[in-house]
Amino acid sequence: MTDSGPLYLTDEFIRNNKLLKLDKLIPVIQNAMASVSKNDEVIQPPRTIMNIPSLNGALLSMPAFCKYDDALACKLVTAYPKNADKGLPSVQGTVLLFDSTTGKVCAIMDGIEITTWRTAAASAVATKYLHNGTAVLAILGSGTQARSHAETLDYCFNFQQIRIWNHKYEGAQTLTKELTAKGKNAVAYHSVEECVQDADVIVTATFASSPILKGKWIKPGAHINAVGAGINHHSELDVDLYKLACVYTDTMASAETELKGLLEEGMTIEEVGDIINGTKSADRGMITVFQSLGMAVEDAVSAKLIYEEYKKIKK
Ligand SMILES: NC(=O)C1=CN([C@@H]2O[C@H](COP(=O)(O)OP(=O)(O)OC[C@H]3O[C@@H](n4cnc5c(N)ncnc54)[C@H](O)[C@@H]3O)[C@@H](O)[C@H]2O)C=CC1
Ligand SMILES: O=C(O)C1=NCCCC1
Repeated sequence: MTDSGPLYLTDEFIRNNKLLKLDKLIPVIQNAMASVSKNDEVIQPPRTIMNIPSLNGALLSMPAFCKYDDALACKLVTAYPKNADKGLPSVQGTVLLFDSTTGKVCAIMDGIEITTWRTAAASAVATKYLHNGTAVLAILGSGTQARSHAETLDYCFNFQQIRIWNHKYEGAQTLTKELTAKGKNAVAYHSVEECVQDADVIVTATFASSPILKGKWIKPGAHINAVGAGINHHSELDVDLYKLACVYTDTMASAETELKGLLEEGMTIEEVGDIINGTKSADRGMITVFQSLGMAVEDAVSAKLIYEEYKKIKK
């Protein structure tokens, strides 16, 4: 008996064949976020984060099983912030998708497309459930996540203006030009304070290891998707901003360790899933922060979606 081994799908193949389209991905991610806040739906142990200080990098191991979607997967992902200087992606990975009944690997997938789009989709879901006004979007950062957030949030909310700030202004200019070429009203900013002034929705997607966004610059009722992970997962916003805001995350199980610093400050953090499920209600008049950590179940359901879409085009 011969076994041709698992299917291998590259990022390029996933992208070129549009196997991860937003109209299908966003509902899948919304279900995953909701399921995390219900019992028995998802097995997702806190991920292992192996920091390698001498290399200024990290390797994360992220396994998950999602019962309702029958998705069993594990992502191995690295974060090397200095890769940008070498023209390489800072965040790279591989996702193994298993047959849940036998444990056999059915597909190996590059993890950049999955990580790029499932993270932006999670921010879009959080924005939908925590916020109302969507006229001005301000994005801090101009890398992979900044791009996917600009596209995904604009797809969902059709902003009147998209503002971009980056610590290197050329980066902000490049992304602004790309968005303008797609017909968006996009503007590059030199100053974070001016970029976020009166913005309805703000995204932080940088490797900043000390705060770049201050509470006093933000209008009441604004919503922030804090995506970046510098030294830890709450480096980009100043502590006063967290104190001003209602703070939400994707999974409290990971927050216990990854947001320990905030919890030790006495902050209350809630799961977005509880808002989606209607077991808690959001205070939309307040500044809201979605502190995105990134969940293995998001990778698992995204990989399953890609696999199902792949089977359709191969029929
Ligand atoms: N929450 C989640 O699920 C995920 C979070 N991330 C995090 O999102 C962030 C962005 O990731 P990518 O867009 O893939 O990386 P990237 O390398 O493509 O973009 C990084 C951005 O940060 C800027 N930057 C670098 N050093 C900085 C500093 N010291 N101060 C201010 N800005 C700085 C760069 O100019 C660039 O605009 C990272 O922190 C990454 O770890 C990435 C994937 C998933
Ligand atoms: O969830 C993920 O995937 C990541 N989270 C933080 C940094 C790198 C990738």
